[in-house]
Amino acid sequence: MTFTITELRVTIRGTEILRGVDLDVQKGQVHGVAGESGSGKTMTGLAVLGLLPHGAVASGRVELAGRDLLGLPDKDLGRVRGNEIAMVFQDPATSLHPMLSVGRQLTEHMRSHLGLSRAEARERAAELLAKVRIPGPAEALTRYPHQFSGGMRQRIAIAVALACDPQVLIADEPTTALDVTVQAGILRLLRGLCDELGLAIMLITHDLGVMSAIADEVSVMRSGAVVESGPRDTVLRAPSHPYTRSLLEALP
Ligand SMILES: Nc1ncnc2c1ncn2[C@@H]1O[C@H](COP(=O)(O)OP(=O)(O)OP(=O)(O)O)[C@@H](O)[C@H]1O
Repeated sequence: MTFTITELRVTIRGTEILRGVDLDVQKGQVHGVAGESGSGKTMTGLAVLGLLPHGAVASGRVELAGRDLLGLPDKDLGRVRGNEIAMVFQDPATSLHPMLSVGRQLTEHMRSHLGLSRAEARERAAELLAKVRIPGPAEALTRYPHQFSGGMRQRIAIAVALACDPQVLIADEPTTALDVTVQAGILRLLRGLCDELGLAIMLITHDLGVMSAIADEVSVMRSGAVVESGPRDTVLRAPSHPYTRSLLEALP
């Protein structure tokens, strides 16, 4: 399975935000997308999911398992989103509802998408929490997001994203809001899930340190396009584009 973005263009009210993005994410690999603020990393992720801001127009191809997602009717895209492609955001509050128990958030998703009974969904929810290393998973199901630390909340958001067994996970700055001590654990978790489940992970981050820790492939974006792409060590150790070099030189 390959997840391929070809010539993705996005225009918002006459301004071209993405100017032909090309990206290939392989199963079992973490593909890091780097680039300074405003380069279009987040817009690329949102375009894939059909979650662009009002008034945005997208063209190009976003291909998963032989289908072009950009061409799908809203109803079918809704099914792809959550089922085949899931997203994790910088702030877990974006994906978690504050008023619903962790168990409810995990199981509702699964019950509607996978058609499981209440008991089956509950069992799978506890398994998912164990997979993302939440201590005491059965008890954790009865608790609410605010009862967990930021790092644990991000783990729960990852569990929610994985609930329907997606093939592709888009993680947009998943560790940026977390303490440095907690970041490494989340990155290790994502890497482990990628290997264990054969996920294709698109990891959006402005942090080249994060990139070098877990990415297999790296693409560097600038002003709405990918300027350089390749295996991590090649891009980070022997960059061919001057912009990548300047990003690396800017590292403390
Ligand atoms: N709702 C919107 N309407 C118009 N332009 C927008 C809108 N949202 C974002 N943009 C523009 O789209 C461009 C790309 O933004 P995007 O958020 O994808 O960048 P990014 O690389 O993810 O940066 P950051 O790391 O700051 O999130 C920016 O120039 C931004 O100003």
